[in-house]
Amino acid sequence: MCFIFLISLELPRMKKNLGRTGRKRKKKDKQTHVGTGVNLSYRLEYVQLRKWLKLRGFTSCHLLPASFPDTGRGLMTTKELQAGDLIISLPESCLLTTSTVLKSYMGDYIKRWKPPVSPLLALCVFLIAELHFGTQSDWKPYIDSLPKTFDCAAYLPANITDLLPEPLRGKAKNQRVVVEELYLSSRKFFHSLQPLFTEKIDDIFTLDALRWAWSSVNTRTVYMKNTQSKFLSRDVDVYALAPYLDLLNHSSTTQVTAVFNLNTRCYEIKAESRWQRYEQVFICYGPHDSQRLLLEYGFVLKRNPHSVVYVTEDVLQSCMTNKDNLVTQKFCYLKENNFLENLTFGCDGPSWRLMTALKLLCLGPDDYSTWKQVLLGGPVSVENERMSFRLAQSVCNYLLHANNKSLQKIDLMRLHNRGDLKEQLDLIQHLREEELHLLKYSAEMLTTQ
Ligand SMILES: C[S@@+](CC[C@H](N)C(=O)[O-])C[C@H]1O[C@@H](n2cnc3c(N)ncnc32)[C@H](O)[C@@H]1O
Repeated sequence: MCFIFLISLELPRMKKNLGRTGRKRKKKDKQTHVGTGVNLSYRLEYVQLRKWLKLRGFTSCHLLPASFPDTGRGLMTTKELQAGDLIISLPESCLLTTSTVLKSYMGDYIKRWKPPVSPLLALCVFLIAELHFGTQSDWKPYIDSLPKTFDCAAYLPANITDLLPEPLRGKAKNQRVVVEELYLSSRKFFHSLQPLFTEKIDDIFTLDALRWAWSSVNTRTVYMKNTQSKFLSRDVDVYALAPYLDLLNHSSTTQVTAVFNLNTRCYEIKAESRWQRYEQVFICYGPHDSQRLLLEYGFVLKRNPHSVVYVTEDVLQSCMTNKDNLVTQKFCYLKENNFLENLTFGCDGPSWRLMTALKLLCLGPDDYSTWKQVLLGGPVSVENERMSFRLAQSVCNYLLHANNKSLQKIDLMRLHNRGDLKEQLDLIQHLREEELHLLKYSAEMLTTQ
């Protein structure tokens, strides 16, 4: 089925009476915006956000919040952009960094606390406090624009995390633990903030609130090297929450330059390619594969050129049927040489690293002296080549089977679930189907070798 989206370009300050030419242009605009987003800029929350940003010096007006069929909320350009054009320029006064927090009502409390809190925690407590202050908050329009919940790993329930492939499953569990541990280790510090609030601290700084703030920072900040403050821990301080700019979605094929301009004192993003009028403008969060996008941002891209299927040590161990006496040493050797990570099947089949690790695992007991050469890409015997291909096939089949099993479980969970896990199940289904696609391609490749 094909959904056709028409945008309604009713800008908040647009004159009602457009005149004949205006009406004609508007009609033409509507006709040419098929397939793009639904304009959201008339909604009160965005009107207030723009007003608030304007008071802080933000002037650009060609980017509108809109809802897009594939990506959800994002930003749409109302003018054509050429390579070199500024996509957005956000004044420093609109950015929320640790320096904003240290200068705020909370600053003295943070400065007094020993051992110093991390830059990440400083941002989180500020977000939680501003959320709590509601209409009294100076940052209300921004807080209102933040999602209420996230799909990154910290939000995935255990039964959903279990459906993930490794190593993502382990990393997702770890992300939850990181937030829980941060909560437990910060409770005394939270209590030191009590004089700032009339309500009980435990009711404000809850684990859920920290999970929300942590996810806001982790999924939405731009990279900006801040001056290391002596009042904060030595952890890197490279986060800036950038209102409005943080509505830009990710595309793996987009090229932009993003930098804090020391002359204009604005965070600027420049186009490196062309955008047509009314297109969604994207930035690139980095050359991330789907596992990383899901872990850190809570989404999966269709046709992600960076996507791979990871092969873990456990999978290799399970597929080794001809275990020789040296198998334990071989795995140790691979580990010592950093050859047990990033072993993948990608869009062009098994990676060089994977095939090299498999060649080493398939060496005979008399080939001990060649281990180093093999890892350096040296030649192997025809027999070793044949055995490592066969092992690659076994690994590929093993992962195909694991993916199919996980997809069956997803179907079952949909049947027994009233739809409240739909989004998360969709997400994992996308990931698993993408893996299946890469593995099927690899399996075909390996049979034709
Ligand atoms: C910096 S925000 C971008 C704006 C966000 N869509 C919003 O409505 O607030 C990053 C989040 O946007 C979503 N996102 C970014 N790029 C996406 C894409 N290509 N497809 C789907 N969701 C995407 C993910 O939820 C991610 O955590």
